[in-house]
Amino acid sequence: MEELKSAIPKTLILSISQSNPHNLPNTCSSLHDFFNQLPQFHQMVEDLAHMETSLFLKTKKSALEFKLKGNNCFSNGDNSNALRFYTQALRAAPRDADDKGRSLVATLYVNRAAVLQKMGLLVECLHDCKRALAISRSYSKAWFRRGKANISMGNYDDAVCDLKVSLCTEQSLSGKRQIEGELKLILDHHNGKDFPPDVAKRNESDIHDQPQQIQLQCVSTEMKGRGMVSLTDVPQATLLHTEEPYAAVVSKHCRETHCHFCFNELPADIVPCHSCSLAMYCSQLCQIHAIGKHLQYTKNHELGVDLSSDLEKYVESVTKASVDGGLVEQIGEHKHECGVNWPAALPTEIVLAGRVIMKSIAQHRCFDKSSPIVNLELCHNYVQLSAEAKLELHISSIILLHCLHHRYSSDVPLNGETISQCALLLSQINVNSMAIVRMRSSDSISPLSSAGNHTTNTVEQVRVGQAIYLAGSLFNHSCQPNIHTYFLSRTLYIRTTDFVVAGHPLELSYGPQVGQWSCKERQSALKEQYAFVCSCTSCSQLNLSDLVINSFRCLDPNCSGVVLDSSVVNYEKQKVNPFRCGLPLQVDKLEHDEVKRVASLLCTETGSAHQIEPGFCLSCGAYRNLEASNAAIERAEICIRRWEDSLDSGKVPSNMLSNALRSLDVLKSTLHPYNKKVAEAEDYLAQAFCAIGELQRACHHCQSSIKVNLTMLYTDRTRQAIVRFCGFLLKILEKLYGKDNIVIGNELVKLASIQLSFGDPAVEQTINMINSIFSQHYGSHVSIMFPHLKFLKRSL
Ligand SMILES: C[S@@+](CC[C@H](N)C(=O)[O-])C[C@H]1O[C@@H](n2cnc3c(N)ncnc32)[C@H](O)[C@@H]1O
Repeated sequence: MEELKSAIPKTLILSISQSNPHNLPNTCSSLHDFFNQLPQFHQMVEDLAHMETSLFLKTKKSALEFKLKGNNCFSNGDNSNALRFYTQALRAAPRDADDKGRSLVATLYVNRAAVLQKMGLLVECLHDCKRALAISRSYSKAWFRRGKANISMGNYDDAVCDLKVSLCTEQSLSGKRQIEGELKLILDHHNGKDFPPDVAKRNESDIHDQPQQIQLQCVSTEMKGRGMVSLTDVPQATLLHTEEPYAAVVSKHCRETHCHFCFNELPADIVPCHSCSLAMYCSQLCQIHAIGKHLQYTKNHELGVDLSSDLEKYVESVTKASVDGGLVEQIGEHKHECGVNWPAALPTEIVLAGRVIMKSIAQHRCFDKSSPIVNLELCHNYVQLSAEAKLELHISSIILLHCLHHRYSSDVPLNGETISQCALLLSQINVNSMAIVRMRSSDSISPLSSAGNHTTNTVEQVRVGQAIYLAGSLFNHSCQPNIHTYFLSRTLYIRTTDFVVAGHPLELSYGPQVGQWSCKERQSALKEQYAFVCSCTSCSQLNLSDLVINSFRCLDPNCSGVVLDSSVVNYEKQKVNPFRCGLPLQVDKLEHDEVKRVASLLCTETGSAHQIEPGFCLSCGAYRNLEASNAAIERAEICIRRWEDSLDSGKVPSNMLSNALRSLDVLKSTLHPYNKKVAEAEDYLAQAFCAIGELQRACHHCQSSIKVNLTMLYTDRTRQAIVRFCGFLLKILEKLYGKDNIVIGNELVKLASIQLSFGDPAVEQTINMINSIFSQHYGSHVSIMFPHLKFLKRSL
C-alpha cells in the first residue's frame, strides 16, 4: 500500500486532497487510471483476490497432518490438544476429501466427538455425532458415540436406538460384540426408562423481551442533523428498538474466538466454513446463514441396511437438516470472501463495505436499480476528512472494488462512478458503523498464591464485531445519554436509561461520557473519531462533574472550594457563553447550590470577588501553585504504579506498601475529593491489597473508589440502595447530581467479589444493587448479558 501511495503523482494527490462528493468520480477515475498502468498494483490485486495465492484454501494433506497430531494427543490422554488439532483438521479438510473410503470430515467429527465426550462436553459431543451422521448415515462409530453420550445424559430411549442402528451398520464382528455389550447393559439396568436430559440451551431467541409499542420519529435539528424522538413519554428501562444489521463483520482480533456470524464466543465444537479455512461458526445454523444456502452432502448417504420402521424414522429425524431453508437469507454475507486473502488482509471497515456492496448488488439484481451500489441514505464526513484520509479512501475503494470485480466481473463495474460510491460508503461507515460488544467477566488471580489465590471479578467490554444498522444510525450522541445500546447475537437493542418526555431527543453515547472524561477529552475524542463538535447539553451547559473531574482542592483545609487549571477554565467559560452555538444560558436550571456558585463565578468574570484564574480557589480565592502540585501528583502516581508492578513480578520490597499509602495521601491532599485520579488510585490499591490477600483493606479502597465514582454518576433509585449500603455516602450524594451509569454496576461487581471472598454479610446488599442497576439497563436480558451474576448470587 505504501509503495503504491509513494508512486502517485503530486498533482493527483493535490486534487484528491481538494476533492468533495461532487467531483469525487473524477479523482477516483484518475487514480484508477493511474493504478491500472502500474504492474505492482496488479500484483497486489492478484495476491489479494486470486484463489491460487490464497492462504485459506483447504487441503487434504494438512488436514491429515492435523488429524494425526490429534490422534497422538488423544492416545496420550492430552484431550485439550487433541481437541485443538481435530478442530484444525476440520478447518483444513476439503468437503469432498476421502479418508480410507469414508468422508474425512465425518471421520474428524467423530474423532472430535470422542474427545468432547471424554471432556464431559456431552451436548457438544452430540452435535458432532449429528454432523458426522448428516454426512454419512451408515457411520456406525458415529451412532455408537452418540449412544454413549446419550447414556451419560440419561437419554436411554435415544441411546438404545443409537446403539441398535450402530449394531446394524457395523461391519466387524468385534465391533458388533462391543455394541451388543453396551446395549445389554442399558436394557438390563434401565429397562428402557428415559430421564429428561438437563441440556443447556444456547438459543437466545427463547427470551421474550419485545420492544414496546413506542412510536419513534426522525426529526431534524440545525446542530445535529437528523435525530430520533419519541411521540409519547417513555419510562425508564423501556426497550425502544431492536434491529438486525444491514451488514456485519467479526473483529479481526476475535476471528479465532468468536462466531463469524452471530459473534458469540465459539464453543468447543466449532463448525468451520465448508470452503475456506478462515471462517468459523458456533453452529451449523450460523454457518448456513453466512453462506446463504444449505449445502447438502450426497456421499454415503444411504444407510444400506434394513431397519424397522420406527428405527428408520429415528434415523431420519437425527440426520435430517435441522435448519429451515426458508429462514436462511439467500445473500450469504461470507460467500464473496470465501477462499481469498483480502478479507483477512484488509481492515475490518473495508471488509464491511464489501459486505454492504455485495448485499446491495444482490438487491439490485432483484429490483433492477440503476446503480449497483445502493445509497444507504446515511450521513458521512467526507468533506471534513484530512488530505491523507481522502487519499486512503480512494486507494481502499479501488482495491476493494478490484477484489470484488475479480470474482463478480460485470456485477461490479470498475469506473469513477462506482469507486466514488464506494469511497462515500466507506466514509458513511466511519461515521455510522457500530462496534458490537460483549461483556466479559474476567478474574484476575493473585500472583502471590501463598495469600490464597483471591480473585477480583471485573467486567470489561470486548468489541467482537462491526456493523451497520440503518435505523440505529439515526440516534445522535450525548455525553449524558438517556438511552443505551447492547447486542444479543448480532441484534441491536436500544433501551432508555431515564424517563424521557415526549419529543425530547433520544440520544446514546458514542463513547465519551460525563463522569468518565472531562469536557475537553470528550470533545477531542468525538472530533477525532467522528469529525463533529459535540453540542450535547453536557458540552454546552455547566455540570459539576466537568468542574471537578480534573480539579485540585483548595490549599485551605477548611475550604471545600475547587481549583481549576487553565484548560478547564477555558472550556467551562466557553460553555456559559450565551452566544456559543446560539444556546441560551442555562445556569438557572442548575439544581445544586455548589454548582450554581461555581457557575456564577465563571459567568461573572468582572465584578466577581475573586479572579477566575487558573490556580485560584473559586470559593475563597486562595492560590495553589499548580506546577508544583502536578509534579507531586506525578511522583505519587509513579510510586503507586511501582507497587502494582512489583506485585506482578512477585517481588515486593517491604517499604513499597507504606510509600504507596503515603502517595495516596499526597493525591488526596492535593486533588479535589471527586477528582478521577483519586478514584483510580484507590482502585489500584484495592486490587493490589486483594492480590496479597489483605481483603479488608482491599474492600476499604474499593469502597473509596466507588464512592468517588458514585458521586459523579448516580440516580435516585441507586441512591436509595447506596444509602442503605453505606450511610456515610449520603452526605456526599445529596450534594451532587448525575446520571445512572453502568460504570457503578461494574465497580460494584468488583466490590462484591472481594466481599464474597472474606464472607462480608454486606455482599447481599451489593449484589442486590448490581442487579437493580443492571436490570435498569438490560431488562430481562440481564442474565444473558452478565452470566457471572448468577455465580455471584449462587456464592451467597
Ligand atoms: C450516526 S449519525 C447520527 C444521525 C445524523 N445526525 C444524521 O443526520 O444522519 C452521527 C452524526 O450526527 C451528528 N451528531 C450526532 N450527535 C451529535 C452531537 N451531540 N453534536 C453534534 N452533532 C452530532 C454528527 O454529524 C455525527 O457525525
